[in-house]
Amino acid sequence: MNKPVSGPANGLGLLERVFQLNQHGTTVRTEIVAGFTTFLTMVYIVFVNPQILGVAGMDTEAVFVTTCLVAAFGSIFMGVLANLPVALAPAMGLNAFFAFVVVGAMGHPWQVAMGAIFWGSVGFLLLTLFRVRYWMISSIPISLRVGITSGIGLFIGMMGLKNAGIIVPNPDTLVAIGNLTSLNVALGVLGFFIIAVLAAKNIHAAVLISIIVTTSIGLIVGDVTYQGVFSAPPSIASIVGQVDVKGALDIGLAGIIFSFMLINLFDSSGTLIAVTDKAGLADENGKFPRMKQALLVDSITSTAGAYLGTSSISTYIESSSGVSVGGRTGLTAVVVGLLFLLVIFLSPLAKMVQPYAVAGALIYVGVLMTSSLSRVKWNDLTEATPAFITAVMMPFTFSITEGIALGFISYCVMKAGAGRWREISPCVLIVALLFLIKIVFIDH
Ligand SMILES: Nc1ncnc2[nH]cnc12
Repeated sequence: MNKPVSGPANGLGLLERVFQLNQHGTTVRTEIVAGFTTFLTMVYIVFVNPQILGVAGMDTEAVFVTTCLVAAFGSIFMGVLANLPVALAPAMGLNAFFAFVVVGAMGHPWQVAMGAIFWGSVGFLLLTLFRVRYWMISSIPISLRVGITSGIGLFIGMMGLKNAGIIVPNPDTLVAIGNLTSLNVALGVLGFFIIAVLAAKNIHAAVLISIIVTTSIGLIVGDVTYQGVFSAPPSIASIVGQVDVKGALDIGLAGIIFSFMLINLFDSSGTLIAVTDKAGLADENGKFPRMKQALLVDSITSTAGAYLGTSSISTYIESSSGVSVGGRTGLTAVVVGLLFLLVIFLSPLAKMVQPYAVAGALIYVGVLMTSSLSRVKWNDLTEATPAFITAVMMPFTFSITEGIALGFISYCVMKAGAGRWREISPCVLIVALLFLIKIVFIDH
């Protein structure tokens, strides 16, 4: 009979059984290094998210804690249930949509806007449970999918430019260039270029380094007050369970709920396919092992996140940095999750981060998301026109929902007008008609 293995070897045996490290050609050490790498690439979100949700009137200290908690919970859940090296956290783009548009521009209380996220996440969960999610993704054309991602990128970029004061309102021209020599603007510009240059040199912690540098300069010039490093986690009572589920069940919010659902669907699915592909786990159709579990983790975490008081959760494209250093299993995601739990004790650091330090990250995420426009068939106007309209109408109307609506409608107009109506899938036609009804009968 085999002798039981003792001490640490037993622990290694457990890790091997849960994550099948050998079968994936990886080791505990490689997975830990990969976990640290992904964590360093995405930890900026704990500093950026409170700033963005703070604009919606939420308690930034509480948002800091819930951001850490959902990132930890989602990543560990993904690692254990789906055994994939993919981490989760509140999505950039959806957080900006929530704070700047639904609360800021449309004037809904943040609790109601959180209710819209809740219903969007429930819809996302139902699409996953009833297996409609894969069908929807495959029936929506690439021009619209890419148009949505790029439009959100342009929208986030515009928020970054505005928050840093790089662009300012102008009554004659709508927008104009700001005062580039003021300290805040200069720090915003510096922050962006630190990220872009470091990322171009493949330095994973580029965003974190930029936030540290700009905040340190703020401290030196007396613009930021030192708050300490460690503290007990602040209370989250002011935001947990505050979601107004009933208040969001309003026909006027239907387009917003649908937008949250659709964006979350594309965002998470696109990221999962990209990261598993990079890890060599996906086939040529983008299918990867334990896809159902991964999609479930993703949608359950989003729903739980709304209850906890944070904007929609998504799988993070930054997970590909851990994959690039060898992460292949869920152990990588578990390491990321455990590190997010430790960050909860660093809340004083988050308090020192200024909007100009965050602006660079916003503009940089804009660059990354907008780059997907290269996948549009620009020489086919029935594809290029809806992609362009979807993308540019988001910043120009200050509404991600209008961008999606006008994109779907213009796709049908272009295909039908060019006599290629057979290319319009039932899914696109239904969504376009629903948006048309919304524009004609609900909005006015
Ligand atoms: N919306 C998003 N989707 C994928 N990865 C992200 N990283 C930050 N925001 C993201």
